[in-house]
Amino acid sequence: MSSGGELALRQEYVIGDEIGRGRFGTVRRCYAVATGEAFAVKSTPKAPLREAEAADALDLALAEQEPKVHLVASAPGPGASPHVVALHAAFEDDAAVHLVVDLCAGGDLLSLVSSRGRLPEHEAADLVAQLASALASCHRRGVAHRDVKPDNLLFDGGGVLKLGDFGSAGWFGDGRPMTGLVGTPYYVAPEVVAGREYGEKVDVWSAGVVLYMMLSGTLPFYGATAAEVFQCVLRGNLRFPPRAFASVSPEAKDLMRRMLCKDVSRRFSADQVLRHPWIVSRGGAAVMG
Ligand SMILES: Nc1ncnc2c1ncn2[C@@H]1O[C@H](COP(=O)(O)OP(=O)(O)OP(=O)(O)O)[C@@H](O)[C@H]1O
Repeated sequence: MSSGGELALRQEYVIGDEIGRGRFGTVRRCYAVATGEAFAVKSTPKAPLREAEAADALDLALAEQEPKVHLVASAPGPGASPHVVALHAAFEDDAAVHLVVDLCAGGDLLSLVSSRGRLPEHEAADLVAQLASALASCHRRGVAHRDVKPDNLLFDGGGVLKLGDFGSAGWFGDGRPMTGLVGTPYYVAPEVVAGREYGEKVDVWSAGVVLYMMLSGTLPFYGATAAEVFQCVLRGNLRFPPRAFASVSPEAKDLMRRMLCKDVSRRFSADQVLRHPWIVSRGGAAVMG
């Protein structure tokens, strides 16, 4: 990572329009001075994180480790996935962290499902295959994303899905479990809510919620407040109401049951998701020609 923050960033990149804003930072379009190639730069100022209450000490720690985790998750080489947003450069000083990443000009999955209501099975299966490829690659490298949700699933200009935002990611491996309530209520796995130690399969649970949401336009674990959502997640009672699921195939439901399985030892890994018949046949698309 380069030191020198914004100044060093501006020596190598021309900064363009703001694309969006997150909880802590802004995302802007940028162009490499050397090649003219377009990227996105996510800038997170550290001051608000430092000034915040002790509860946000975790946020500062996560923001500071984001570049390293993201670099490992997206590095080229054996087992790399084209479905992880690549980190091209990082600049950091006392004031801020700037991450130069793949530009995803095609919007995010949340906007796609919001505008279409629900997706046909072949499309949902294709998107879950891309997401599982990203997760399998991260998990092989000892990185759990911990905040898989439709807002963090972006599309590049060619419609390829990319997993972005490693701002909540954590290391696991060597028998080292993770702890801490990290993630987003509707998508978070029950073992995280329960306050137990957990592993990388929390991402598969969240991907299962994403799949349920793509096929039905509804959420499997819902409540009016975060506390109610957590209760619902802890019960982990998975239902497929006929109104939303009448036309969804048994194979798709089978995969959701295996991803949204409370028993972590029986829950599928990302690699197992990739081998499930519904994914292999891309929701039956291959069978139907
Ligand atoms: N690589 C990218 N290319 C294009 N747009 C992006 C890229 N990364 C993020 N965005 C957009 O910028 C906005 C902010 O993203 P960002 O990841 O900072 O925050 P967030 O996920 O909304 O919230 P959080 O603060 O919880 O991480 C979102 O609208 C997102 O779609």
